[in-house]
Amino acid sequence: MAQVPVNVTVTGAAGQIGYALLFRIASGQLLGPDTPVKLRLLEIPQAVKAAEGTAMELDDCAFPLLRGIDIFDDPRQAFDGANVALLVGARPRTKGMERGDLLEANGGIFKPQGEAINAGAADDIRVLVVGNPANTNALIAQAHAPDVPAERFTAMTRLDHNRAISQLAAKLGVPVTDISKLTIWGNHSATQYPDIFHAEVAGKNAAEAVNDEAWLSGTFIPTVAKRGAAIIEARGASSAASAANAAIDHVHDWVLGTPEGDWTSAAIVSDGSYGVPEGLISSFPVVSRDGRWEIVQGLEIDAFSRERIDASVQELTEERDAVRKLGLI
Ligand SMILES: NC(=O)c1ccc[n+]([C@@H]2O[C@H](COP(=O)([O-])OP(=O)(O)OC[C@H]3O[C@@H](n4cnc5c(N)ncnc54)[C@H](O)[C@@H]3O)[C@@H](O)[C@H]2O)c1
Ligand SMILES: O=C(O)C[C@H](O)C(=O)O
Repeated sequence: MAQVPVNVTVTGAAGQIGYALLFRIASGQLLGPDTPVKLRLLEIPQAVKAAEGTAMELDDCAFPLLRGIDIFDDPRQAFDGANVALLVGARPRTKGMERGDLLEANGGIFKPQGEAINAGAADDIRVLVVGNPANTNALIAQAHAPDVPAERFTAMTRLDHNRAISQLAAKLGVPVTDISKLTIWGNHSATQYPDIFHAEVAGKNAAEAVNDEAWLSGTFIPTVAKRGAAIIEARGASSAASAANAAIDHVHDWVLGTPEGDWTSAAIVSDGSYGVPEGLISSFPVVSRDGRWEIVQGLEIDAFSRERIDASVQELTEERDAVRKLGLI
């Protein structure tokens, strides 16, 4: 019997990540080669025409799995019946904008989107927030969707995870497929902590294989944490194809499961594990089983890691307090 298409809502559809993402969703890379999809694109009114242009190109690909494209400028309509929501559109920081202004501007986007998800999304809705500041935007949306299980709101640290794998593999001169069990902790920001102490390279401990603390502290951690800024500096625009790729990886693994013997990183609602205050949306080592993220338990955290995890979690706490003060959660 023909499968019912999955409704995938993408916000910021006319933006650069949207352009890199939509064709991959439509080709089956998000949900697998047997799952038809319907795209529901959300844009601001001024960008609807550009989204229509992208939709024309999607049509022109004649993707066998693509069963429809609808374009909206109203979140209530865009999230109606959504099974998967990729929240990409966000208000970027502009010159002279303080962090509080940025949080407030994004609150104006993610609060109504959370409300719209609450009002009309499908019962199995899964939300990935990509738009920055991703963790706190996800927290705002989640706070306005009280009828949706909190665990369905996540933020993207998979790009950081993939960046860290790539850097570590290059240092060790091995293919990326040899690296497993790497973790990004905390916020998708420069305070994030890429942790190789539990990572493995071809089954052996990665930190022991590296055996170079100066490289770890002075090169690896800052390179991964500041990679987004380095790409903006080099490209004159923020990462787009790699961000879209990470969004595909995140949702694919969430829905279809992570491989046995490995884990990945995702920012999910904390249950208090590893001392991260309950309710914060923070990055953890996670596996996905039966369509649910689970935090990998029992990892030993030494003083080096503890200090770095705590610093990033502290930043998330401050962001949460700031949006609370603004009445956004
Ligand atoms: N989490 C990550 O790893 C990661 C990585 C890269 C980029 N990002 C973030 O992703 C976001 C998007 O990046 P981009 O390069 O595609 O930006 P972009 O400016 O090219 O596109 C953003 C799009 O969002 C739209 N938009 C703005 N407000 C909207 C709203 N209320 N509803 C629907 N659409 C809206 C804009 O019209 C625009 O088309 C940025 O916040 C960026 O910082 C996150
Ligand atoms: O958009 C940015 O500020 C950078 C982005 O989050 C990235 O990590 O590439």
